Amino acid sequence: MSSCKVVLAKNIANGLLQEVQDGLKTLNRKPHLVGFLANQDPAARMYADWTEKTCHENGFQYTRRDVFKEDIEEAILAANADDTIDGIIVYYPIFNSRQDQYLQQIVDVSKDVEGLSHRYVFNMYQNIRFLDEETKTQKSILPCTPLAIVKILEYLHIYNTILPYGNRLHGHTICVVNRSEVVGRPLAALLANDGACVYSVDVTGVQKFTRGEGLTKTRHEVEELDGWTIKDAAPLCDVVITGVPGEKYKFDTSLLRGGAVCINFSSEKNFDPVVKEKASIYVPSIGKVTIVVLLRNLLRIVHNRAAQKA
Ligand SMILES: NC(=O)C1=CN([C@@H]2O[C@H](COP(=O)(O)OP(=O)(O)OC[C@H]3O[C@@H](n4cnc5c(N)ncnc54)[C@H](O)[C@@H]3O)[C@@H](O)[C@H]2O)C=CC1
Ligand SMILES: Nc1nc(=O)c2c([nH]1)NC[C@@H]1CN(c3ccc(C(=O)N[C@@H](CCC(=O)O)C(=O)O)cc3)C=[N+]21
Repeated sequence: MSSCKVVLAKNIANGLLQEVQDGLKTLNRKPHLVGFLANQDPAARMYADWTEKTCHENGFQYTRRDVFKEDIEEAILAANADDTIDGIIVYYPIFNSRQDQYLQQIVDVSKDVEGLSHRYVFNMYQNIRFLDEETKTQKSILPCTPLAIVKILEYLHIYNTILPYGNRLHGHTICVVNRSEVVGRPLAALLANDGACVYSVDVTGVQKFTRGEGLTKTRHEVEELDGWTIKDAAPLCDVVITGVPGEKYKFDTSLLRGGAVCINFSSEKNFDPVVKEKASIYVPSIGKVTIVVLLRNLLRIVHNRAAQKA
């Protein structure tokens, strides 16, 4: 018998959904999200379908627009100019090249629910939390999947609320297996900005993200750990977060510290079921939380845009 507690995303999502529904009540209309699908990726289609379902169940308007690659740029510009649209999500990858980064930058910042615009990305890496740093009424937008993982760590009480906001991961050592620009690297930065010591692992090696001994720095810094592999990093960690694409990869359970918390955000199961014999808590997937965070971001940009107009 293992004593591991398996925590399902659905249960975490429900609490956040309550918060989103309360926020929605303060508006007297349905926010409108538009999703652009311009690829044949089954994961993107599935994500779009779930988003549509969650929107419709919770009083949001969702429209999926299927477009050809060659029309995506004009389609985004038209949505930017359309006052009936509050939020825009573009499913990636489309071109699988720098053209995708170009497309991320043409979505109007005031409609960018995924927080991929340069201003939001800059704020995240620089640990700037508000668009209006003096009055602090407009929160900056954080990318959905990294933020979903933060919300999961809050739910699991890994964030220690005895500590001041911004330092609540102090004392935790977290391994993130994935350093993509959309999830792994922003996640490592966010967790380190909140006080954790983060080992970021990918195929090219291991990097350490921290705010220094005693959290003396106001934002994280990064150190390349030459010669390190996951074998050096994982055993040091009380939380392990995986996001490796492809069904072949399995995290080596023998590297896990007894009682560690395991969270997987990949579409594939990166942990072997035997992980339950060693972990204290296991979250096998997070997609449902990501979608609720997307709706939370949508409410936030609606709020921010109204504040900027006033
Ligand atoms: N649950 C959610 O909300 C979301 C899930 N995903 C899923 O997460 C997964 C990753 O997505 P992306 O970051 O966009 O993929 P990506 O392909 O851009 O990045 C993959 C990362 O994993 C690393 N990696 C690959 N093999 C590795 C190995 N054996 N050991 C260590 N690192 C390795 C790569 O170096 C890279 O840093 C996919 O399965 C995707 O569907 C993506 C976005 C949201
Ligand atoms: N601009 C953009 N943002 C994205 O966030 C984005 C994207 N493009 N393109 C496609 C990928 C894929 N993606 C997933 C979301 C949830 C699960 C996921 O884990 N879903 C299930 C598990 C699988 C299942 O139930 O079959 C769950 O957590 O319950 C996977 C993959 C987001 N993506």
